[in-house]
Amino acid sequence: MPKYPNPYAAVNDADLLSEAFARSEDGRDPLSSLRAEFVIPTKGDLRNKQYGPLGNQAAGAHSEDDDHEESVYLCGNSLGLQPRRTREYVNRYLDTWASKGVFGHFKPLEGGHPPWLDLDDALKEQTARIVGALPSEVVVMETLTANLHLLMSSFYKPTPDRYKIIIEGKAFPSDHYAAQSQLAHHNIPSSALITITPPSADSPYLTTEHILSVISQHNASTALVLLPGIQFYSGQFFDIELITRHCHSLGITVGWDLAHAVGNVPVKLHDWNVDFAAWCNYKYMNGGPGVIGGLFVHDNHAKVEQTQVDGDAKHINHNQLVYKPRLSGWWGSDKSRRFRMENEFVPIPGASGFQLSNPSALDMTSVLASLDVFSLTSIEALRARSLRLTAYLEERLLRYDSKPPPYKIITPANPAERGAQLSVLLNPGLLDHVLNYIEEHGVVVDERKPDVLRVAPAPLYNSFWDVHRFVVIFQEGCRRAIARTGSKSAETTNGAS
Ligand SMILES: Cc1ncc(COP(=O)(O)O)c(C=O)c1O
Ligand SMILES: Nc1ccccc1C(=O)C[C@H](N)C(=O)O
Repeated sequence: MPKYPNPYAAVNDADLLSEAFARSEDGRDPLSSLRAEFVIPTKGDLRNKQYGPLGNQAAGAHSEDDDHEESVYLCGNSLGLQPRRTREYVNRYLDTWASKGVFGHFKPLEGGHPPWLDLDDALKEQTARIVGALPSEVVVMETLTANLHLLMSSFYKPTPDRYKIIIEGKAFPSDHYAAQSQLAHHNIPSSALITITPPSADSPYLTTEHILSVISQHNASTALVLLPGIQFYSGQFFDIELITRHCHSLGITVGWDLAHAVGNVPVKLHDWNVDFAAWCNYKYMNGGPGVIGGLFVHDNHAKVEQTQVDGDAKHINHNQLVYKPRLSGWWGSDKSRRFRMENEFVPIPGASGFQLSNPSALDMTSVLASLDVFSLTSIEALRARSLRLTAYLEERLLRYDSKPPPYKIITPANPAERGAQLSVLLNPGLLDHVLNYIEEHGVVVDERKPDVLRVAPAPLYNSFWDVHRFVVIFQEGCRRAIARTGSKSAETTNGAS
């Protein structure tokens, strides 16, 4: 009996491997209709000779029908696809700018969209639902790495006793650089950056026990733990609640990078008492490349301010508020006084007070479009679909026509420890051949050299049919790659999964 039974394990090969099976799974899931909310590039779009990313293919190499077929886009963990309504919303924004100019900041817009000045408030409720927060605890602002720095400027307060930052050894480089440069910014030696590395060199998996033990080991000297909700390379979903609780029990502040978690898995940042978190809106959130990101600050950190305000409302000097110190800008200051030019910073209570600049209304509009798609369902319903889609992908990958397969899945087998993404480690020497083949056949996934493909069926727009087509093309790519490289080792090295 496998430790984590896959719901598709009992289905026989004849059914499971058929296109009809995938189509029927799509047919019985009401959320399948959300795919129509997105623009799915066709294979022909991707092969376009002049501009297509796969434009090196010989002319006429594929039939017209094949060119017109939707591509197999399983790369929402890097860049989510475009919601159809984004173009409509952005066009409306352009029209407003063209016809109203500066009045667009203040006047309600056609289609019920708020004036640009209020777009930040308009995005709070939907964002809060997605990350399990109160609206006051979230704000859409800046970009991920910039937000991590802004948050660390408030939450990383090294003292002679507590000064270390703990991250994971394979942290996304930007997070590593951010933590490293925070140390340098405070004149603290780089040896104070503690990295949690997997106990075994063969696997990127970090057990929760191991994470907790490294934190405990450094507890007296650690000021901050900064971890990803979902690890970008392995796809591992960490136990945010337990790790946060552990850090707090040791007096350590903890922040989470939710780049790969937001819009992918349900999180409960408020209930789990997370101190702070930041994310981008361009992966599973589908806001567009490099679009404005978001952050969370727990309301616990605003309580001090409330007490002071309530305590002596008449004699408040807002500059003196015992409030999280932060690097400030005018957009974080009280809206009603923003245009008085008084040079008195009065932080908006909660996360909004961390804003710096006038945010791009174009970006906010794009995020609004994507949030409106999320509002057609719930993150819990999406998760239920995602669990099925990823389980189906896993079961299909495990069924290869010879045993063992020339690849293994390095993402945890436990569904509770992963989101949509499965990372597939190919036997040495196969990756380039396989990638060439699958790209030629209209598959978009992400490669991490030297040997990993990351495959992410996004529950909002990917279908069982996508997964079916991916596996058929991928496994054929593997067979051809093995035939071409003729490498015996390629057939056996990684096959022990
Ligand atoms: C985990 C993680 N952190 C940080 C980044 C960098 O984000 P940005 O370039 O938006 O700052 C990314 C993605 O690019 C990421 O996946
Ligand atoms: N922003 C990008 C721009 C170009 C190429 C990739 C990205 C990514 O976001 C990579 C992502 N963080 C990842 O884990 O794949």
